[in-house]
Amino acid sequence: MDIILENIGRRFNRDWIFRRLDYSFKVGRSYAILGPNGSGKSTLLQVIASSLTPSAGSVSYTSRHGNVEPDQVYRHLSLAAPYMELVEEFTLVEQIRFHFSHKAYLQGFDEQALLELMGLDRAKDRPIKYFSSGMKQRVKLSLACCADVPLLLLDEPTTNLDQKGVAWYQHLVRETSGGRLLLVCSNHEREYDFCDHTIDVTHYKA
Ligand SMILES: Nc1ncnc2c1ncn2[C@@H]1O[C@H](COP(=O)(O)OP(=O)(O)OP(=O)(O)O)[C@@H](O)[C@H]1O
Repeated sequence: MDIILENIGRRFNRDWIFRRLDYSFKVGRSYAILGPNGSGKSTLLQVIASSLTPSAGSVSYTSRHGNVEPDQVYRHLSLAAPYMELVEEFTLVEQIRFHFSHKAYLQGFDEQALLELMGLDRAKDRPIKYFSSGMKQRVKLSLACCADVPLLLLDEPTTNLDQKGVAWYQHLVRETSGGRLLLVCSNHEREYDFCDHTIDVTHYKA
């Protein structure tokens, strides 16, 4: 998917979080959205995901099949973020089946492959609410990365992951992100050092 931001801004009440932002995102490339805590990375990601409307400017989306209306963009993306909750009452298998009743698997993946990828095969019948925060993060990232969508959005992807988990994340992204548009919001180089481009939100404050 290609995305064009034209002179966009977003404010909450009277405070502009970012403004006068022009940018073109191209399919097959990866972009890191950078900035310190509270600078507006997640807000920008949500505007790009069309789950927040811009207060100024416009966002346009083009897939292989033509233009995509903002209210349909959710069909074309997957997101892993700290503010995206799993269904705590579901077992892992129920969570996977629920997710992939809305989205197709990326080629080469199915339920069993996903369980193995997560390293959680033995926990498949356990409710998510009993998972550790690192286990939940692996689930979120696997669900997002293994869905066959042209737009992949990752916000603070190594939250709650230990060193082994960070290496696992880097491998996962390398294996799954080819051929689509990938955006990563981050403060940690280990999360985005493979990205082709960086955008610093603090450059769009004035
Ligand atoms: N719904 C909202 N209403 C009012 N202010 C908000 C809302 N959402 C975010 N903000 C404010 O917008 C600013 C940017 O927040 P945002 O979460 O986008 O930053 P961030 O760069 O992703 O931060 P972090 O690195 O801590 O996740 C913050 O000052 C935050 O308080």
